[in-house]
Amino acid sequence: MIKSNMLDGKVVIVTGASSGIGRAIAIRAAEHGAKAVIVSDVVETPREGGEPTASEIRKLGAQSVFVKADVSRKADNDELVATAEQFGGVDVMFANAGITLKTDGPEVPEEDYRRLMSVNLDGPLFGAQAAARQMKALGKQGSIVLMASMGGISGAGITVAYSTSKGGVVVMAKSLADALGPAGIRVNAVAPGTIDTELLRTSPGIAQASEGFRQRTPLLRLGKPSEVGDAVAFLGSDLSSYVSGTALLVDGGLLSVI
Ligand SMILES: NC(=O)C1=CN([C@@H]2O[C@H](COP(=O)(O)OP(=O)(O)OC[C@H]3O[C@@H](n4cnc5c(N)ncnc54)[C@H](OP(=O)(O)O)[C@@H]3O)[C@@H](O)[C@H]2O)C=CC1
Ligand SMILES: C[C@H](O)[C@@H]1OC(=O)[C@H](O)[C@@H]1O
Repeated sequence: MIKSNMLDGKVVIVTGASSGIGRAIAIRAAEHGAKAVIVSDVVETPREGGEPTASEIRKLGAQSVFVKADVSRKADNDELVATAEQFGGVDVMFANAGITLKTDGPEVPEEDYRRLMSVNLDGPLFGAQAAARQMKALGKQGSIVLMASMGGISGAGITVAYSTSKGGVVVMAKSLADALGPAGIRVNAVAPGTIDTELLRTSPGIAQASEGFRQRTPLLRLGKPSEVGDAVAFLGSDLSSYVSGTALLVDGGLLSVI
């Protein structure tokens, strides 16, 4: 079902898009009129079951292909963005992929910490770099949206490594907005609160804390992946043409009250 024409004619790339929020961002992009959505992930099979994301998108009438890419590898991001050339080049890059750690906290082990940083912090940088290079080469005044988290703004003792990575993403968006603005390229972060996905349900500490977060959320409920998808569709669209360098909270009001 088409929801709007916010992304009409746009070529969109989404990382971590086989499952969870990334899957919702990709499907919502098609529902908001995207011409093509490139679905990227380390595996194509959706965790929550159902058809692969690209297949669901093609049913909506948009073009879509799956590209296997591990965002922690710069070369994978470069190859992923190169895929967009067949559709005319990337207009909107959603660097969504991210992980949590079962070992997170003040004593997070070095190896786990470095693995998380390679996905959550290196990944968005490599994706943004590749997308910006192509946008500049094609003269596209595109939009890049980096996945942060409310934890990257408030901090959280249960997620020392995770929140640190997401705080880095928030400042990365501000810095890239400054660097890429003269080329007409906008860069923003999105900072979801507690969104009902496999990651929230299975990350120790976070899962236990989520009910407490929910009770303190003004809207008294967890967010839906599709609600993040709609919010970032706005950041990807021309409706946000003067929005850059910000971190858009999608948290039901939670961070405003804790
Ligand atoms: N859920 C929440 O409450 C919130 C989530 N976020 C952020 O939103 C993003 C998506 O989270 P969510 O949908 O909940 O998480 P999920 O774990 O449900 O989905 C993440 C997706 O990214 C994929 N992925 C993992 N590692 C890589 C990698 N190295 N390269 C490419 N893809 C990878 C996963 O694949 P696989 O399944 O194989 O691991 C999965 O398909 C993350 O960045 C997360 O930090 C931010 C705030 C709130
Ligand atoms: C504590 C975190 O911020 C919380 O856990 C997650 O997975 C989400 O990022 C929430 O924001």
